[in-house]
Amino acid sequence: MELVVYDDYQTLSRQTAKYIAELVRKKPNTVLGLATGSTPLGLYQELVHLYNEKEIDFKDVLTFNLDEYVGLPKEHPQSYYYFMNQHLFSKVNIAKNNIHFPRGIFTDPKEACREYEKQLTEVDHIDLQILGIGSNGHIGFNEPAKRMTLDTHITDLAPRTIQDNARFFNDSNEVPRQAITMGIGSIMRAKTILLMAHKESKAEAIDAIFSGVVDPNLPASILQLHSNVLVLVNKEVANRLHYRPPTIMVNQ
Ligand SMILES: N[C@@H]1[C@@H](O)[C@H](O)[C@@H](COP(=O)(O)O)O[C@@H]1O
Repeated sequence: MELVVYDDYQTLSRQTAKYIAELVRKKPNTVLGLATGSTPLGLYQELVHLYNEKEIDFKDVLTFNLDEYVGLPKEHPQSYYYFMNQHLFSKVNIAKNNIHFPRGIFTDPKEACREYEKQLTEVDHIDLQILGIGSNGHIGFNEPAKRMTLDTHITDLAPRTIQDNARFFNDSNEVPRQAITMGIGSIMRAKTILLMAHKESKAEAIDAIFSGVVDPNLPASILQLHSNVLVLVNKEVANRLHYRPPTIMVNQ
């Protein structure tokens, strides 16, 4: 596991987009695991830019998103599907059938989880998983808990997550209390994982990834057991880390 330190957020986003474009050039039917939140916004902008420059073709790319709020339909402006459509899917030539998303609206929660899990197992593995990180160490919506859950599941959002995500809603009472999320198993089966963070508030959670301790109370700490993880940060985050893992510095 390595830490990659970029001069700034824009460089981080741009280089990551170039990395993805290169991957898709080599394997047009790349399976991408995608994240939402403010962290990957720059990456999606850069991918759209590369698409407009004909540097990446999404025609055969498959995508699996990490998570969705329970109770929000695709058309809801705060749903993760809406976010992805707004920032990436509607702006590139990705085929609708190649987009995979856990359902936020369902009558049978078990069935909704089974359905997504089945879609995930139909592809061999995710080639490249993009991750952000919650300030409490969550990945996707795998929240701190007594034990980690491997499969797609419904989760109660942690109070800190509700508080962190309240900024996207008019009021914290509007933040859904539950989400459906890809489990730790699918994330860990990804061939390569890129975890991105550019806010100083994430430094504590990032430290947990390099601590040598795997703790279900800090779900991202499981990434230490994966053989191909790059943690991509800007200088501000890097300067706040206590652990000094193998580090690559990338200048503009
Ligand atoms: N479920 C998502 C995560 O996948 C994301 O990584 C995290 C960080 O969000 P942000 O990038 O806005 O800090 O927020 C949400 O809770």
